[in-house]
Amino acid sequence: MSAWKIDARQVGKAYPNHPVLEDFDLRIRSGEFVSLLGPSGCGKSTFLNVLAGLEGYNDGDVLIDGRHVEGVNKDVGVVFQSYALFPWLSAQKNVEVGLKIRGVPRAERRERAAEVLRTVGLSSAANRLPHQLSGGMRQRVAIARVLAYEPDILVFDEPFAALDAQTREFLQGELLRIWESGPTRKTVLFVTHSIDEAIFLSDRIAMMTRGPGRVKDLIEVDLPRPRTTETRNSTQFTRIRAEVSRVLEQEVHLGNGDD
Ligand SMILES: Nc1ncnc2c1ncn2[C@@H]1O[C@H](COP(=O)(O)OP(=O)(O)OP(=O)(O)O)[C@@H](O)[C@H]1O
Repeated sequence: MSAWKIDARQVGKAYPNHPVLEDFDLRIRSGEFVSLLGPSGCGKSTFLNVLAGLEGYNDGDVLIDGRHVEGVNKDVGVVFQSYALFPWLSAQKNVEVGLKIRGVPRAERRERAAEVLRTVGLSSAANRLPHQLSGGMRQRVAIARVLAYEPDILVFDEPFAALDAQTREFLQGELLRIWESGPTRKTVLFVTHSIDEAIFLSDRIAMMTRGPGRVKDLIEVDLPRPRTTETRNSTQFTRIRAEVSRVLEQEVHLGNGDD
């Protein structure tokens, strides 16, 4: 078996006359938290969709546990920016729906949904409809829904982008708490536009080139865990932010014709 949980080699993906990914290489260990950061349109979401089996690719290999990704994989759970909740179902039922699709019996569905809602701190809101929840609460329901079916890999596509700064920081902390609390840590790939978010959450940050996208740099985030408010104010954090900003700015300038 491959030593890597996720092993993407020389991945190429193109739409007609439009290369999106080229020679994209990324290897992620089991239980690692990796963020993908790069200029707008560089192909972050595309790679995430390829990994989740939602889109195909043209070149290279995308392996999970040494096996090629072929179609939607139940071991990969996806959380998008838009909450994608069913508006007519309660928080509890929205979580249960993913389990129902996977054939989990009713009693077990109820029990597991209640348990993950407790994990994300929403027990008291279990019977509310999505429109009765705040944006942050809705995103927690979306996370609970994915956690409920216990995928090995969690992929997030800018899940907190639509939230206000305070809620966003709060949920970053909550996400780490949940990730660190399970019996085995899930492998996470997290797409974001926010440098601070990537640093706060990750073990490593994969920095992409402007399109066609490939991984240009991998930056180690050697900040201790658990991460706290002090983490954000540490000199180490500031040092990593400077390094990430420098790499990102280079790409953006190149994209503006400064090369
Ligand atoms: N279905 C599609 N057909 C044609 N082109 C597409 C399609 N989906 C995405 N693209 C193009 O592929 C490129 C990469 O898109 P993608 O959404 O992966 O980038 P991104 O890095 O996630 O962008 P952002 O940071 O702005 O969310 C863009 O140029 C986009 O216009």
